[in-house]
Amino acid sequence: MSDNKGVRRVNEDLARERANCSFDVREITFLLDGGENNTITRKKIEDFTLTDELLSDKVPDECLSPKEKYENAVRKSCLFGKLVKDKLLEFGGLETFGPNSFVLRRIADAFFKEISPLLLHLGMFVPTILGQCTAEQQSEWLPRALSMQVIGTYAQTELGHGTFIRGLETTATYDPETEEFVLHSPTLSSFKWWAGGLGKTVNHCIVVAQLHTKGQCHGTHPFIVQIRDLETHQPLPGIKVGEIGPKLGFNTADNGFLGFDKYRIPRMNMMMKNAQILKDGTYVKLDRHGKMTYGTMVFIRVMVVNEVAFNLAKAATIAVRYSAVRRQSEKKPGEPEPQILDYVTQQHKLFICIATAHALQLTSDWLWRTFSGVVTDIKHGKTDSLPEFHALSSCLKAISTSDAALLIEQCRHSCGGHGYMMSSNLPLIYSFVTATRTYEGDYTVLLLQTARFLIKAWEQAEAGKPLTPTVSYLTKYFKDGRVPWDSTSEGIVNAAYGVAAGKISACVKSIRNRVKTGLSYEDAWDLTTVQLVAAAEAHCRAVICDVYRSEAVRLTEKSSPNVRAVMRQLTTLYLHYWALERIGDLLRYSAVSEEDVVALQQKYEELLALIRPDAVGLVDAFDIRDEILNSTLGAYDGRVYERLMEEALKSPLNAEPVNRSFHMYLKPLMQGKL
Ligand SMILES: CCCCCCCC/C=C\CCCCCCCCCCCC(=O)SCCNC(=O)CCNC(=O)[C@H](O)C(C)(C)COP(=O)(O)OP(=O)(O)OC[C@H]1O[C@@H](n2cnc3c(N)ncnc32)[C@H](O)[C@@H]1OP(=O)(O)O
Ligand SMILES: Cc1cc2nc3c(=O)[nH]c(=O)nc-3n(C[C@H](O)[C@H](O)[C@H](O)COP(=O)(O)OP(=O)(O)OC[C@H]3O[C@@H](n4cnc5c(N)ncnc54)[C@H](O)[C@@H]3O)c2cc1C
Repeated sequence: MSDNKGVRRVNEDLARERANCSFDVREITFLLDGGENNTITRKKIEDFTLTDELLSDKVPDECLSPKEKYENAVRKSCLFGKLVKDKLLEFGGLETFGPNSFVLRRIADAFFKEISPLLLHLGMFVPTILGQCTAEQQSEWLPRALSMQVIGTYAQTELGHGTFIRGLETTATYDPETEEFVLHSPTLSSFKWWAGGLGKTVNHCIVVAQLHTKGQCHGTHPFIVQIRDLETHQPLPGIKVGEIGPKLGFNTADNGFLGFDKYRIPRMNMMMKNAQILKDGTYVKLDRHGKMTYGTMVFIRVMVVNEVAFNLAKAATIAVRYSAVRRQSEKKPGEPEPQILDYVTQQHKLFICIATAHALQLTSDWLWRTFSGVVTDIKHGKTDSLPEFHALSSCLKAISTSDAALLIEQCRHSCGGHGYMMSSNLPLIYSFVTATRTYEGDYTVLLLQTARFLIKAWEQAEAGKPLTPTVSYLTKYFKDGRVPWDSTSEGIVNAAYGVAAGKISACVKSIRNRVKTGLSYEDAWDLTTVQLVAAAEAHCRAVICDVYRSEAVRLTEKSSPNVRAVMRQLTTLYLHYWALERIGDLLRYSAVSEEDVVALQQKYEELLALIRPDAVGLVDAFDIRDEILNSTLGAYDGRVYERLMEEALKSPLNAEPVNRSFHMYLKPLMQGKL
């Protein structure tokens, strides 16, 4: 596949797809990056970071032992860390961690096929210092953390409790005599478990523990704790720390366990922005809302929506490019084998992945802007927007991670056997994303948090009180009766809100009926939780449909007609896909008729055909470099079979023609001598 100048040519099918694309790919890239200037900056950063020859591994990571994998990940993390420190700060100092942090996150994928042991340091340790420390504490810890002298993680979850934070058992008891906290792990189940980087990498961590002072427990609070010697890296006396062992993914993250035996830390190591302990042990609560110490979790939930959107874009890029290169079977006897992308079922599997990647990215951008508003409010002492934002970020985190994981797995299915190869990168993308459904708040648990808010909002609507923006639709759909059906995009979004309102109303009725039978409110709630999760899902789906539709219209106002057309096709496809997926709900809560359902299906299939010629252009527009995709199936040039063979030949088993196990076991077995 090289021409006579040694330049590798692009696979002919992919080249033809690109030539036939109806729009200028760069235009959509600019939209997704938030403007041409952002694309230029991103590309500049990518250009000077991704040329490093240290990026390429002679032996694929997945062929290394767990220890070698970890060591390689530390090596690359240090290179990456140095790069960030030395070069990227030139792009705007600390700002690099603001506007360009998504770029940092993107290029990190070229360094780590799995995950960096330092992810939690930059992803949670630093943000928690920013969010939970006083200005004085920040000036002490932040420079040391950003210069990587102090390397940290976030240790909240314990063996016995992850979800129920109030049930954590680690204690931090204040001793006014020495002005220290005594950290202790009273039981096996109180051992910290899971924190990324804790096993072998970090020297500090944020520990969430029950604060005791003057004989009283004041609930969970965060503390900065040094756990290893800065010179020798040995665990300090009173610290028991180690790695938790192999997992489905995250295998280079050295997730760890940690226990304390009456371990002492200075008073000022309590993160004191939201609560303080005075020298004499007096507890001073500064958090009027009560849940401000959960702030880092809320921040990460916001970040995760973007994280999974990007990972879904990677999987879709791999699967769509591969589907344009791969030919299989025949549609009519004797005809040449078609590209598998020409099978309508393949389009059904894949185009929803492209549309969902757009939907989640636009929703994530919107969520980020909303979050920035909430942060500004909090800075001015206003916390009224927190309950709504907690409900919103909880459900968006739950639904985006769940949708992305399912669709990434669908991308793997769509690549047949080769999708199962580690070198396709689809298994690693999946194992990374499926964890997001659990960490930072389990799917069901977070949807139930949203449901709590929705039920309260319903009660407020009943009482004629004003509602906050994301639930204001409840006023409109408050009266019983089916939502009128209208098959336009706006009509489908309205129907989605109607379904959510109908489900919330049904939950309220169920709970009330159960209470009438003599059950406590808690028991009635518990018995209704299956419906409550479904109601929160419906609410979240309506929000995503609404935001995606309106943001896509807004963003493409000045676009060329062809870009506007294809973006419109994708949003319409997304809305039709979900209308058809939830057709039972629409039949129950809206006035949709059987003929309307037939029309929805027909329109959906027409959209698949319309999008087909632009599919490769659409994934090219994600503009994800080969170094970041890390995939034999998804590279820009489409040299799928060559890359699969090149990677197979790197397997250590191929380094010698005969493996010693032949002489040790097979031969004796064959000769009856075993
Ligand atoms: C070197 C190279 C690296 C390269 C990187 C480059 C750049 C990096 C930058 C960014 C990358 C980001 C990517 C991120 C990846 C990070 C990986 C993370 C790994 C995972 C980490 C973790 O998992 S940490 C542990 C997380 N744990 C959880 O999430 C636990 C979940 N549980 C809870 O949140 C809570 O327990 C609960 C909400 C479920 C219940 O809490 P609680 O019992 O206290 O409350 P109640 O149910 O009684 O409710 C009372 C009341 O409070 C309200 N409320 C609850 N939570 C909040 C909140 N957070 N905010 C506001 N309000 C809240 C609740 O609604 C109730 O209100 P009512 O009015 O009473 O109804
Ligand atoms: C890859 C990975 C990395 C992680 N990294 C970190 C880290 O760096 N730091 C850290 O502190 N933690 C970390 N965690 C831990 C993570 O935050 C928790 O695992 C997560 O919050 C879920 O809690 P749990 O494990 O206690 O699950 P559980 O709460 O035990 O959940 C088990 C099941 O019970 C259900 N359930 C629980 N409570 C309820 C309820 N009230 N109502 C209905 N159903 C319920 C859940 O839905 C789930 O089906 C990590 C986890 C993973 C997988």
